[in-house]
Amino acid sequence: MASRPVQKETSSRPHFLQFNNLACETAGGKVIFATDEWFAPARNLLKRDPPEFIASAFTEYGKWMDGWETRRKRIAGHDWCIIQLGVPGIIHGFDVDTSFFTGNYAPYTSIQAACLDQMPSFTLEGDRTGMAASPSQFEAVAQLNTDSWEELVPMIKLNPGYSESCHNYLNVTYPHRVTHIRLNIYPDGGIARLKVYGIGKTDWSTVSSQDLVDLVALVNGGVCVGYSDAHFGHPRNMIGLGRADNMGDGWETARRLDRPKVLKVNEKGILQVRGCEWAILRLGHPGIISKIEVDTNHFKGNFPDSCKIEACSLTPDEENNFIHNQWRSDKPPKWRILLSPQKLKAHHRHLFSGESVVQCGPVTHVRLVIAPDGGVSRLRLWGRPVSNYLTHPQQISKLLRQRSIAGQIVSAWWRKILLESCAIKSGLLCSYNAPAI
Ligand SMILES: NC(=O)NC(NC(N)=O)C(=O)[O-]
Repeated sequence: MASRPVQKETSSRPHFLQFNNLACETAGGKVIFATDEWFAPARNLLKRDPPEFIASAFTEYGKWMDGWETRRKRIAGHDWCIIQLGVPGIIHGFDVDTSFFTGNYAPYTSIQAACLDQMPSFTLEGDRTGMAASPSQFEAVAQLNTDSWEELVPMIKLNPGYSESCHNYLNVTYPHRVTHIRLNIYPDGGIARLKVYGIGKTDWSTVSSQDLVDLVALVNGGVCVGYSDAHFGHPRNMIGLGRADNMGDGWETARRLDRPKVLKVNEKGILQVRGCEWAILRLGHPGIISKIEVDTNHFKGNFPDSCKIEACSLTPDEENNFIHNQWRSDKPPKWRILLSPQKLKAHHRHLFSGESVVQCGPVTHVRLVIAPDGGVSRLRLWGRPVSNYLTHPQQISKLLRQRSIAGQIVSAWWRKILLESCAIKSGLLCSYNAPAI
């Protein structure tokens, strides 16, 4: 097993927390194996809601705990479980949260990862409190050869689940796509939640230039890279799977305190306020957006009055600089309007296509601006992926200079992009390798 350096994050808010939780149950994460689930089942690790403690709750197996808790081992070995990520991708960090596990927390952990071409067919269903893995489950999991998986986090000591220390943040640098995680605890004990922060990775070479794809979807590698406010819900929720389950599964800001004490609307019915809130998202792949959905599902007394969407093209270096300056630098990105201000309705799926969507050409980032505040449950941006070379003029001129060297292939490719008005099948020249932020 190769050991790689891991940094235990000491700052209270490590940078990777802005990424998506690829293992969350709402992203399709599943526990497919656990050695022991006596006190509490491993699937609790993947719950979206924060852990709870109910002093009076007991089951026939012991104290009810909101997490994964194994029994005190009286046999050789240690406990472990395997998690199938809902969205395979690149991992940037973990939060091993031991909330409320104090005299029974797992004192040590290590984390391994694998990218399995063939997804294992087994999984754990139902309430498994009081259960241990059966011999046939051990036999099935042995085929995955988990002992040789890549070690992302070597064995480290965990902090117990008191409120000031329960988050064990672990930074990782591992540039390969991961589909499965093995969480080891030594020798036994409990963990409330495991969050696997990263960015989804799609194989864009399989996406046809004829298909409209949701370029910002979590599953397609979309990620939130900045926002003005996330008081009740993080903007990354807007790119999750399906429609939102409830208000907690959307982006919701606090009420702005700079609103006039008595509100007025203009002749178009738009509220007269100066302030707004915004969220910036990087697309999973540069593309030309032609259809937009803004869903205010569940936001009934707190939907935004209006919204607009802007777009721009940024290189990874430019993005890094803007993030570093919290998107407030003297020279802001050159945002172009993609969707002009639109009045929004409560609890409603707003669809915009045709002339309502302004043709901006290929873009890499969007900014959703809501006025004055409120909640949006989903944002979908359908479009065609295009080469990132098309989004940056300097890269096009570099490409032209390379034409003579690369000969036939580039020349054919260049002709194709000129003739087919930019919408091309991704592949040869279009990997958009945005760096970790
Ligand atoms: N009071 C406890 O939590 N005891 C045990 N755990 C549960 N969940 O009952 C234990 O010591 O592992």
